[in-house]
Amino acid sequence: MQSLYDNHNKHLNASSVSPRLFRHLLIIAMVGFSTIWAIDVSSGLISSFDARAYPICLIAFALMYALSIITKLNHQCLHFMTYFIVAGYLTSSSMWHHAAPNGQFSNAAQWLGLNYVIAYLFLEVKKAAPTTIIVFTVTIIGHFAVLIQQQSFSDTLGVVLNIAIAHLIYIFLLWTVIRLRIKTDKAAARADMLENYAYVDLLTRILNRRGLEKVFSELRLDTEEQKQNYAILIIDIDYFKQVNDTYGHVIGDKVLSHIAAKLSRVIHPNDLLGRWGGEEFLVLTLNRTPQQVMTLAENVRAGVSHLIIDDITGITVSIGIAYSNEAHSNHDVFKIADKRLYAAKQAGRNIIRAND
Ligand SMILES: Nc1nc2c(ncn2[C@@H]2O[C@H](COP(=O)(O)OP(=O)(O)OP(=O)(O)O)[C@@H](O)[C@H]2O)c(=O)[nH]1
Repeated sequence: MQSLYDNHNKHLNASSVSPRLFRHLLIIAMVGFSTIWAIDVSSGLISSFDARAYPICLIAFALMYALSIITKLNHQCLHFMTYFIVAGYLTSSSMWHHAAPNGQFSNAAQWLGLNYVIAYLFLEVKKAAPTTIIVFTVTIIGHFAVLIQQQSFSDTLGVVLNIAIAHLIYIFLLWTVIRLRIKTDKAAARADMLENYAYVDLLTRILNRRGLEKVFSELRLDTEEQKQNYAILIIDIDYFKQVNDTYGHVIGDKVLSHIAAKLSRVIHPNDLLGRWGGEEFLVLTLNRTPQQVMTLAENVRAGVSHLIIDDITGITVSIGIAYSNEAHSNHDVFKIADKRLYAAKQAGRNIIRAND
């Protein structure tokens, strides 16, 4: 159960951009850059910087797209490279347009906020935070270095402070949104974990009765359209009260968990195992012939009888088996298996019963 929770925590740090979404975003970026390029060219206002930068960016995006399809390259690495292209273009474009020989007015700076939004969208939170700080520092120092060559110190400071304040607000707001998302994700992970606890028997670490019933209903064993071929095995430890009375409850618990572990090893990975109650376990096995079911039951019976738990030997189980074709509902199949278990007990225990 712990690993389940850890898994959720790992996801909190991961970027939520799937490879498919990543490729969609790349297409949007390519369409966006091409459109702006076409507009700039047709209006005759394209700067020498953009005339070189647009095709370079487009080729880089196309390369990222191809890499994301053909290589097994870590997607975080692709996200980072793509972010580097976008942030590199936006920051250098804004600085170039602020330089003296390049004209009086530019709206390149208005796009700079995207650097922070994209960082939090593409990168893991742990990487996005330092990345935004680096981008912020480069932006401020870069613009200061460019502006100071043509403006007075106080004018430069005014512009740079303006950019810095706007960008800090961007970063703060995004960080707040991310913190809220982490909080919500953690609450959801916790709720999931608690729900899973509710379906697992903490002593034996297998499904409890509630968990079994949940899986039964999810498998929709009884529905007409997909009537399943299955068998139910009810496995009950013989004279378990004596184990408790002789060795105490703690050892009794140990016997229960060892038997559960043995059952887990004997059954097929596709079989369903759970603790139905007290000293009773249940196995649901799908699409097996009666012969295979009997072999499974015999493996369980023999396997348990060979167990040695804290020097205790001779522990046995009785097993009642019923098949899906013997009744109309899962409930009735269960009742038949229970009746056969009772018969096995009456017949002396350490016995398997699969018919009346
Ligand atoms: N240690 C321990 N004992 C349990 C637990 N749940 C049920 N039991 C014990 O299981 C025993 C079941 O006893 P009975 O129903 O008389 O069955 P039995 O002694 O196994 O006899 P048969 O089933 O007829 O062979 C009782 O002593 C319960 O206290 C548990 O979680 N831990």
